[in-house]
Amino acid sequence: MKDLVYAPDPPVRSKGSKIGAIGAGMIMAECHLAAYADAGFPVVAIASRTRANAQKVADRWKIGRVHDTPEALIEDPEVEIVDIAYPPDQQPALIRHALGQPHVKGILAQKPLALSLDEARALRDEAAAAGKILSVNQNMRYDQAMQVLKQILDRGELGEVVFAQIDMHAIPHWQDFLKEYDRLTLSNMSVHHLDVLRFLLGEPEEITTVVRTDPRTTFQHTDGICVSTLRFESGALALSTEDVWSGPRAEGYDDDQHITFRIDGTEGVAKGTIGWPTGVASTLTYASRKTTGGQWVTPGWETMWFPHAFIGVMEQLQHAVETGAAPALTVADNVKTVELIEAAYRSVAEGRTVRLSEIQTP
Ligand SMILES: NC(=O)C1=CN([C@@H]2O[C@H](COP(=O)(O)OP(=O)(O)OC[C@H]3O[C@@H](n4cnc5c(N)ncnc54)[C@H](OP(=O)(O)O)[C@@H]3O)[C@@H](O)[C@H]2O)C=CC1
Ligand SMILES: O=C1CO[C@H](CO)[C@@H](O)[C@@H]1O
Repeated sequence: MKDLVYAPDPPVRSKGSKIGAIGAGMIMAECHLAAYADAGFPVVAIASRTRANAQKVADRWKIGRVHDTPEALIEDPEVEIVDIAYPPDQQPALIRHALGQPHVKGILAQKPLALSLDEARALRDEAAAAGKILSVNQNMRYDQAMQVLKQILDRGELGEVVFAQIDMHAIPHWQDFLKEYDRLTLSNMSVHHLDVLRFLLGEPEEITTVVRTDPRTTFQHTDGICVSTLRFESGALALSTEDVWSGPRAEGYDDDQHITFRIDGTEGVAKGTIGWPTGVASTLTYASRKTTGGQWVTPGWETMWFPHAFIGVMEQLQHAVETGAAPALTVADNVKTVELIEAAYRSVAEGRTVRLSEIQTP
């Protein structure tokens, strides 16, 4: 068996740029700020819609300044990185406001970058014109199992990838603002899986998506449960399933929420779990004829998708701001994920397979 090195969490190379946090909801309070405290990233200010919520989160994470509005925070001359965790319909205006501030060097937007592909493309182009770094918090790429899987694939340990599968049966916390949108699961949850499939397998050529409404989700929606099949330029096929329930959610019902993945290659197989939403570490086990003698090997770690993956996401932006190099998560790359989501919705609307070239050349 070869001597193999796995790096589930990237090293923190840069942590000097001052962060202004927009949002005081679940993901900012429980994940972004927990990760930044852990890594030592400086957060100098926070703002939310409701000042009292921002104040509570500031007290909890010892953030020195609370602004009345997100716009006032963006105008704070000490803020070098604007970190947004706000409703996605409001995000483009906040990004544009940040692009106009000379003191802002980098912006971390949340997924989904925008509610439409045209808006996502416009933001990409406006960031380039402003000469600012715009990065998108597509943090499943920094899940520890996904990082190690990518290293295994890049080393060719599984040979040529033939088939990949992500299978979700778990209940996201559907934020109130989503109830007003006409897009639900593909745009807000499948986006993680479709983006990470691009990270692992390269560019897809086509996607076929079917959805159904879910009687267990009580607000009006179209894409409740989603099943997408993808064919990649490499020839690999992939299947992404988002069942956003896991049996009844009821007192005394012992649910089995999980997300699993599996990648089959010509020289081996890797499989595992994303340790969410149960709050445990993700797992990966694999066997390779090239490197493990065909035996199953299980690299281990204790860090988790939530919150530790948020360190890697902020670190790649801190490093880009400090060095002037492109971030790992570029907005231009993210627009390709938004294109994939758009192709999935077109596939649903027209009941057919959609080639990505149709979306890329309007
Ligand atoms: N990458 C990832 O893994 C994850 C990303 N996200 C993304 O982060 C963003 C925030 O999500 P999350 O923290 O879970 O959401 P929450 O509902 O918990 O928080 C929403 C935040 O937005 C503010 N807000 C402003 N206007 C509105 C409005 N009209 N309705 C509701 N809230 C409003 C709230 O202000 P206040 O409450 O102070 O009034 C609060 O600060 C979303 O874009 C979501 O997609 C979320 C979870 C995971
Ligand atoms: O991106 C996401 C991933 O997980 C969350 C956890 O509750 C979701 O609700 C969310 O929007």
